[in-house]
Amino acid sequence: MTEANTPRVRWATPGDAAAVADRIAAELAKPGEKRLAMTGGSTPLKVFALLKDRGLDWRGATLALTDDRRVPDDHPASNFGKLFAALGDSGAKFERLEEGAPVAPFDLVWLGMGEDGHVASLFPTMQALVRPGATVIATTPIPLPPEAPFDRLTLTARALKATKEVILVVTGASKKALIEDVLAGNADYPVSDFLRGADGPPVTIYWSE
Ligand SMILES: O=C1O[C@H](COP(=O)(O)O)[C@@H](O)[C@H](O)[C@H]1O
Repeated sequence: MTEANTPRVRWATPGDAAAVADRIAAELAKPGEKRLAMTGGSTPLKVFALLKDRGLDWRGATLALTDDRRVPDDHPASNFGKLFAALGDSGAKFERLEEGAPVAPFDLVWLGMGEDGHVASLFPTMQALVRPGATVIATTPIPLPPEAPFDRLTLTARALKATKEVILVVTGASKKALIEDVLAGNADYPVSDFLRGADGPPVTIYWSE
């Protein structure tokens, strides 16, 4: 596996769903209130199921989403719907995405990544829309991804980087290759913003097949 090119980026070993659940459980075990940004998409579903089964104490946690599709909560593409279905009765507090709302710093930001290198709903064609402030913005991916052709709400890169740590959770050979290309400086995608350079929160990459 290619080594990360900055000391603040590392690959977790193992990087499977159980390891991600362990990382979230460790965060919940810390004393006091904590704010977690949770990824959407399909990759987190296995982790959500593991977390639900573990019977953890979520009462000190506020859960926000990194981004969502602008669909009703009961729509199959709703990131909030999936998160709430898994953890709605866990005792966690939920913070809804609201366009223009300021975003307070996080203790942990859990990012996924699309096959096109997008993170949250910051897509390759939308670099100009990555606003400098830590807020929630409305976006429309161009072109619309066929698997999820929806308008979006997303935290800005600034909001996502205002955290003690980022975990980037991906599956599959092509996403791993894309990340390795970014780390080697051979490619540029929205995820690059989180992986390159010495500045920014520490990033742990969880990869599994
Ligand atoms: O649209 C989205 O896609 C990415 C990646 O999703 P996945 O299905 O490939 O896991 C996700 O990180 C983002 O939150 C979501 O809204």
